[in-house]
Amino acid sequence: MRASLIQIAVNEDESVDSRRHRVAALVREQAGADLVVLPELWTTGAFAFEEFGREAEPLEGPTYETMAKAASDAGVWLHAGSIPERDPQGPLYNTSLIFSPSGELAAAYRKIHRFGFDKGEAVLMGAGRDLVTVRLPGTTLGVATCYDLRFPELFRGLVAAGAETVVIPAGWPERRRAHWTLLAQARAVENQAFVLACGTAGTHAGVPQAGHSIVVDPWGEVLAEAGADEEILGVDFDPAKVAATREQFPALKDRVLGLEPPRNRS
Ligand SMILES: NC(=O)CCC(=O)C(=O)O
Repeated sequence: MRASLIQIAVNEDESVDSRRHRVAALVREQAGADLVVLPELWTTGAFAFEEFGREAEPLEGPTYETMAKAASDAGVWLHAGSIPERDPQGPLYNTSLIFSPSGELAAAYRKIHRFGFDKGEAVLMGAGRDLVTVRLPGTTLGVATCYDLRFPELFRGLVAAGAETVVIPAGWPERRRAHWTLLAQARAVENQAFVLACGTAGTHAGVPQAGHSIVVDPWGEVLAEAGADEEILGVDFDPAKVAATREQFPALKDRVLGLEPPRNRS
């Protein structure tokens, strides 16, 4: 299977509309890949909190339209990263869009863990509640977004739902790049799954982005890693390696669920 991770530079000197069209052209250039992945909130930047409300779109808004067409023009599965989604009945959500090669929406995922503690995304956006998997020929994708990477139980839920390849669009800052790489490898090893993690480059809202999109195999080996700048990271991987790894080293079968809480003896 061939994947292209498009590590977009999100800088303030480019308008959202021109970035949208530039990225669509990059997606079209990936014809021949099976799967193309874009980062989190690449229209605004994940830290451009003031832009969320201004640039929020309905689910089937301009990014949806442009990316659906780009996916069908290229004939690829497209994880189009996430958009600030305006739900007419509710709050904003950080919503990922996944399109089939015919340009149909295969799934939408509203980010479950919002970043920022008591500010930014955590207060400006609502939290998703639903795990999302998508069946592709050859592998089942599990979907997570950026800060979700820090919550292993979400990934265990995806594995229980059949995920073999986890796709993680992100807008991860340079300041915590070491966590990004470490956590991507940890999620791959503990879940014996491929991890395709696509970040942004550039600087927006004064936050330099880490870049360093990364693809890790189910044994924890890094198959490909980008640098800090805008880059298209191409990788070939064999989805059959997930079943082989899980069979040869069946640690997932030894999970013990529903443990008792500690009992105080005092
Ligand atoms: N956009 C994000 O979710 C940022 C996450 C982050 O910076 C971190 O977990 O560290």
